[in-house]
Amino acid sequence: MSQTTILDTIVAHKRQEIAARRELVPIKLLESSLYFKSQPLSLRKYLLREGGSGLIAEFKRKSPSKGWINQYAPVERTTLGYMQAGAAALSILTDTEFFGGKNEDLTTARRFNFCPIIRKDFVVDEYQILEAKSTGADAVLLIAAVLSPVEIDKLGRLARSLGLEVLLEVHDAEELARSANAEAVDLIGVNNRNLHDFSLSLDTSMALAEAIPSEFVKVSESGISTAKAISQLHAVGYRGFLLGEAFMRHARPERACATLVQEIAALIKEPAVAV
Ligand SMILES: O=P(O)(O)OC[C@@H](O)[C@@H](O)c1c[nH]c2ccccc12
Repeated sequence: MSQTTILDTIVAHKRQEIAARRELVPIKLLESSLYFKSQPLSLRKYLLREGGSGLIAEFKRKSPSKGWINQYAPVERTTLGYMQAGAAALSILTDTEFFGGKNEDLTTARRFNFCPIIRKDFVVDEYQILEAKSTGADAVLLIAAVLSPVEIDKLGRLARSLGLEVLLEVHDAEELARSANAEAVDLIGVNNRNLHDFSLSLDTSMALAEAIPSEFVKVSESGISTAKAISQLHAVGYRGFLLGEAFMRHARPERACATLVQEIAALIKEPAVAV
């Protein structure tokens, strides 16, 4: 099981990046950001909202598995369009080297949107949690495959102390069993992408659904593109659906999002609640 994955390469690069960034932007400066004092929105609540789509729409320009997906879509129009289309939340890739993102993408999305925003990066250091807060994020991703339970506990608690929610990503039952820590984690995301060969299978989410303790909101990540898949995942308990490529591969990603939201509404009919 000690085969090297793309994650190892990314994390090695990330550690160097953080060392350099720390020199340029000291923690004191991060803490002086206006966003440091603002009250984050709850990703959990937005995903569980009655009648909501549960869609987490991702802004992702490229990826190690696909190369460039969309080099030209602007952050403003795309993220605002995602929200107007009925997405429940946004995920913004901030890694530059492997995903073509940047922190400014998140800050831009923040300025244009009132919704929970996940800072999607490879968090291995407390500095990155402070950075997420300083750029206006509401939630951070932690990846069980690259963090020990002790690290998850430490990073998750720090995030929570700043009001951020924590989405913990797992790939299998073993990662889930060792990492599901309710003191440090709010939501559990099952990644359908196999990190060894990049293959995608929704069976990963289907197989793990029952093993996820009920206090966590369940999120299914990657390889989702149809309303049918979402309704199947919904039926086994998932309430968040993270989609990137299915939207970003279109010249107008927000339009693809709007189409899917309509298809989901037609398929998943929850009892209407008077408001
Ligand atoms: O583009 P997709 O297959 O819809 O996947 C989105 C998202 O799940 C994927 O980008 C992702 C899941 N976990 C990550 C961790 C880091 C970077 C990216 C990811």
